[in-house]
Amino acid sequence: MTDHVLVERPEAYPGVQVIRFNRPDKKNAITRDMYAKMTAALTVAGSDPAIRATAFLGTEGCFSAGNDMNDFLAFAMGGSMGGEVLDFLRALASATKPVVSGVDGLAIGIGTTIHLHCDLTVASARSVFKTPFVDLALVPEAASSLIAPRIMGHQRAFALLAAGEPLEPAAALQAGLIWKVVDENAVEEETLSLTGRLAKKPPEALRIARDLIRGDRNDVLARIDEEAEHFAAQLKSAEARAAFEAFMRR
Ligand SMILES: C/C=C/C(=O)SCCNC(=O)CCNC(=O)[C@H](O)C(C)(C)COP(=O)(O)OP(=O)(O)OC[C@H]1O[C@@H](n2cnc3c(N)ncnc32)[C@H](O)[C@@H]1OP(=O)(O)O
Repeated sequence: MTDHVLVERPEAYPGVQVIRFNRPDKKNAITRDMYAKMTAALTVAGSDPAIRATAFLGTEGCFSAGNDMNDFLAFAMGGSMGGEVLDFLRALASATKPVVSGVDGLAIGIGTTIHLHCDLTVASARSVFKTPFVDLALVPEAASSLIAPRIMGHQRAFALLAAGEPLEPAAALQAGLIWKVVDENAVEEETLSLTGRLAKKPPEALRIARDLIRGDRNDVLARIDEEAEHFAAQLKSAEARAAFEAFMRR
């Protein structure tokens, strides 16, 4: 496993597990190894009573540029995509403890859709949320095609997920994708203190409250699988391969 994802338990925030993207030279693009490490961390969080809440963070100016394009291209060329992405999405959607995220800067593809599974997201004013799925000849993932229209309505979900329109923080706030906009220097502190406050709450009451608010997850898990079938088929398409090659050549 690489250190492109760091899993930390900051002493100053008891009960908090931090999953931090740490591949800034590649805009925190997510590789199969990174997904696997995040899945492992979420699994530990589910079973370790010492972890009461998890926070996702990126690096300065970049949350994540989404899935690694080299992995997409390798799959398009006949390689194996592996189950790491799906395992991660299922683990995230099944998390039983609060998940918080802090965004400063770019949040592309899964770097945006991940927040649909977070309970609270803090973002800096210079953040931008964008999912260029269709431009890459791909389709929405992470059950975003189900959750986004529910929280923001058809038109905003379509603009984000199908038209690939960027969503600025103020619009993301209004759309219900994020909870709070803060100064870029305050993202980390705000995210950790928020997660730390959740970690101090009575865990069973918080679990029940969260379950009630999130509702039944079976439809979310089923939509993750349904999207994944289309996604895998599109990944093999000539139009997707052309889009990945264009990114590599740019
Ligand atoms: C299941 C999940 C699905 C999805 O997540 S779909 C979404 C997939 N992601 C994308 O389509 C984003 C692709 N990246 C970009 O469009 C751009 O990048 C950015 C807008 C994110 C940033 O642009 P700029 O600020 O000009 O930086 P730069 O020079 O393009 O990138 C710096 C280095 O980062 C690498 N990189 C950026 N994104 C990815 C990626 N997604 N996969 C692999 N590498 C990436 C580049 O290649 C380059 O690297 P080098 O310096 O060696 O040339």
